[in-house]
Amino acid sequence: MTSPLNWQDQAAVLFDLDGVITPTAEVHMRAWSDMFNDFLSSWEGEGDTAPYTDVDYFAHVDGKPRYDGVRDFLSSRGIPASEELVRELGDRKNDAFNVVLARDGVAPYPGSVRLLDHLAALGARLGVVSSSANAPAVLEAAGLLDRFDTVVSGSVAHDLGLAGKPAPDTFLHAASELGATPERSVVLEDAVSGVRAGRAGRFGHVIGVDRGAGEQALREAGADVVVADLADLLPGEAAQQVTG
Ligand SMILES: O=P(O)(O)OC[C@H]1O[C@@H](O)[C@H](O)[C@@H](O)[C@@H]1O
Repeated sequence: MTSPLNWQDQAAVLFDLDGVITPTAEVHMRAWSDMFNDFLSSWEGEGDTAPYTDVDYFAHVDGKPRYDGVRDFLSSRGIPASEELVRELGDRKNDAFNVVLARDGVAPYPGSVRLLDHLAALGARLGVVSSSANAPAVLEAAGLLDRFDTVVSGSVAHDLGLAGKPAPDTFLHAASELGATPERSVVLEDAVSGVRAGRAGRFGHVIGVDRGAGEQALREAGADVVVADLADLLPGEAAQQVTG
């Protein structure tokens, strides 16, 4: 069945950040890869120390809060995930991420800015829901912080005690802050964990953005439709139709 996604009918539009609005998922991926491979090459304890690859990222780390990603990856290798080790590795990766952010800045995806412009013209209520504690800094660097009515970052979730993705809690909190029901809100996500969160929260539309996780994986996680770029969701564009 196919039905048009009518942006006017949506009470709130909730965007993941890294990989949806800005190409910073790639910066996260690189920082994780450098840190984990450095760690694995010197680890002498129990567990599988084969090199960390992007397959590990998409399966265990993508879209999750920082320390959850470390914990889930270490567990997948049978490496004892003590809280001390989890913190140490997560902090090392965060330092590497911030060096790149300060050095290179952030240019948002042009197609994402086009969709934000369109939604602003409609007066839509917009939110960012990111597992990253760096979300406000990334939005600021991209010049987009003032485009959103709410930003639920990893730090906000931590302070409020909200469970991270794939739990739906952060998306539900953002919707309620915008006075919107999940049924009349849209979630846009590039990570399997984020799509699962949108589906678990019973959001009206869960849109997958394929930046590497793969269309099939995003659909299996519960995406109604998968696009390659947010400009595909503009009126008149080919992929405007949302399959449900
Ligand atoms: O920047 P932080 O707080 O370490 O958050 C990390 C996570 O932030 C998410 O937004 C990314 O999708 C993840 O892949 C990343 O690992």
